Amino acid sequence: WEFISPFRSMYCQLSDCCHCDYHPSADGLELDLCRLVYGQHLVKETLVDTIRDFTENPSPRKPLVLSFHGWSGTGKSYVTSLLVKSLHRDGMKSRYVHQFVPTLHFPHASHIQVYKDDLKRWITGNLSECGRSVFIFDEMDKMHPGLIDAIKPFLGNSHVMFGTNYRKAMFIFVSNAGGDQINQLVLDFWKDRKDREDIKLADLESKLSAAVFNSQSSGFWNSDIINEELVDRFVPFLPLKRKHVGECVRSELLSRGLSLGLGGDLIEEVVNAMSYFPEEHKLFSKTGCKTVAAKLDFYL
Ligand SMILES: Nc1ncnc2c1ncn2[C@@H]1O[C@H](COP(=O)(O)OP(=O)(O)OP(=O)(O)O)[C@@H](O)[C@H]1O
Repeated sequence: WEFISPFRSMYCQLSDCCHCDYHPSADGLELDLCRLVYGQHLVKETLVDTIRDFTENPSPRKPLVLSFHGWSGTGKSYVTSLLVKSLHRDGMKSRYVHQFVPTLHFPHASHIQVYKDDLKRWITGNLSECGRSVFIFDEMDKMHPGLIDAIKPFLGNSHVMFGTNYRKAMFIFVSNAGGDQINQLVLDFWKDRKDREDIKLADLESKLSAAVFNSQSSGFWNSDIINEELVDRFVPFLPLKRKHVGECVRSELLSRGLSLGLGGDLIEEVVNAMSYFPEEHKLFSKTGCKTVAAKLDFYL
């Protein structure tokens, strides 16, 4: 592609091949995360450098494996879509981005062997079409334990399995697992009057890995993927406070083309209408920013 790059844009107007769809931009991701995502300093710090290093490496040692953790509505799916958009032109709609939802794609525990075979075949097929494929495994806490280990051979640095192609792929696991540990740490920081921005990834990484490995309701329960340290980054999403919810309301108003001049009281009303925990301090939104749009509909 280096040699024919002058012809690339012309060619890509006529084609939607993998090379044309793939246009990584760590700078674009950084900008999006700074502008659009609230209260998640660890996500920004971790993802931008990781994505930059991975996409700029012409020959990665292994595929990039990310695991997103946190309470509901804190931005895991949202950040996934921003990340994917920074890699593939068509974002989540790209034919090189594949999302698996256990309750939809793997509903029956008794069919686990069939699912394992299908999954391996599906991933092999897609990697041979596009080495830069992205595979997203949503709701990992609802996945039958054992199933995910079927994809273990794709996540390591074996050089024999699929030539070089598969080492440029990306795998993203998303779950609520570890949310309690994350929330407890943020609460402890608050009680100690420490800034939540001072929380470091190292404070949480091993807690998250242990939480998913030890929980019987996690798709990673006793998984070799965790045991053999095939996950490159555990990415914690912190619980959102009232001010973050306010920012979500403000951005929702803007996205609907509504004037913020009218919005001061309205923002306050929506923020107050959300539920907060823990009961005695009411610090964090129970649903993050997830229900902001629906609440706003009610007040408009
Ligand atoms: N940290 C955030 N910054 C800005 N907007 C956010 C944030 N978190 C959530 N939102 C908003 O709330 C919506 C719902 O969030 P999202 O679906 O990403 O949550 P989630 O963490 O994936 O939740 P769940 O675990 O329930 O699937 C997003 O589309 C976005 O509009």
